[in-house]
Amino acid sequence: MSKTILITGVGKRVGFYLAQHLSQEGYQVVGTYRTLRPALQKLEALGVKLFQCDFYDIAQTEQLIAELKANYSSLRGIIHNASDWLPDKDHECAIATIEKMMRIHASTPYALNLALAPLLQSNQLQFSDIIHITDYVVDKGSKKHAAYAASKAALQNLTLSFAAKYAPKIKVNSIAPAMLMFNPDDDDNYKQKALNKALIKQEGGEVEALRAVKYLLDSSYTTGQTLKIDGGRHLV
Ligand SMILES: NC(=O)C1=CN([C@@H]2O[C@H](COP(=O)(O)OP(=O)(O)OC[C@H]3O[C@@H](n4cnc5c(N)ncnc54)[C@H](OP(=O)(O)O)[C@@H]3O)[C@@H](O)[C@H]2O)C=CC1
Ligand SMILES: Nc1nc2c(c(=O)[nH]1)N=C([C@H](O)[C@@H](O)CO)CN2
Repeated sequence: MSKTILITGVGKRVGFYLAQHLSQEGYQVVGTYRTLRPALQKLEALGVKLFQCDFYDIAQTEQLIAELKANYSSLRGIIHNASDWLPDKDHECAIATIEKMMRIHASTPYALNLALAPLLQSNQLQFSDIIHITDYVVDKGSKKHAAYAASKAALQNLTLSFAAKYAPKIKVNSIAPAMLMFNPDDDDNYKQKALNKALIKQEGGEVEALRAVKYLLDSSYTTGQTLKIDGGRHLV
């Protein structure tokens, strides 16, 4: 009975928090990282198995898939967390920007889901899960991160397709956060403006993502859905 969960982008922040807490709760976590950081040793100490992979490099992604299929016979779940929040740049870089956004947020989840579906199907439990972490901007777009928003919308649409394709064994859902965590270089003015965009004027924090993940893993009836953890931003 496999409790092995693959999480992409465990090197910091939400992905790190999910890997840490799900492993402490008894899951065998397999994590991908791009940048090696000392903090990753804490995950290894918890038993997290780490694979280095830059998803912008197709060969590395294909190598990751081969290693996962060689080392694991079944999976309990896949959480697609890895993400790059690239702003729109000037037109010289436009094609490169949207291609990178589509690669990390749509092509990689698409390829991993198709390649690893047999491992999710062979899990002895009643259900396996695929969780796509998208974004509130899927419903609204973004003036400054249009390529990012479009790629997250593509990931949201993959939730619908894969939920139908893999039912009933594999549940496929999205988690769409709004203001989860600020970045270290966000100044007070930016933070106040961002918080004022929601009814609940605070960061959700990594814990909100973990709560949503645990709901989806525990559910026996939710698939093809989006859990919106946005502080009521859609009503402002
Ligand atoms: N923070 C927030 O307020 C919000 C977050 N979200 C979503 O929640 C998820 C987690 O957010 P957060 O923790 O803030 O994200 P971060 O941007 O802080 O971290 C993203 C992770 O993805 C990894 N990553 C980025 N590019 C690549 C790549 N090319 N190949 C492999 N790994 C890569 C990063 O690796 P590296 O170690 O190299 O940096 C990092 O570990 C993301 O999907 C994000 O889009 C949605 C809405 C709001
Ligand atoms: N990969 C990331 N995606 C997003 C981030 C981030 O830091 N990394 N941050 C946001 C913002 O918090 C936004 O929701 C509010 O300004 C969005 N996506």
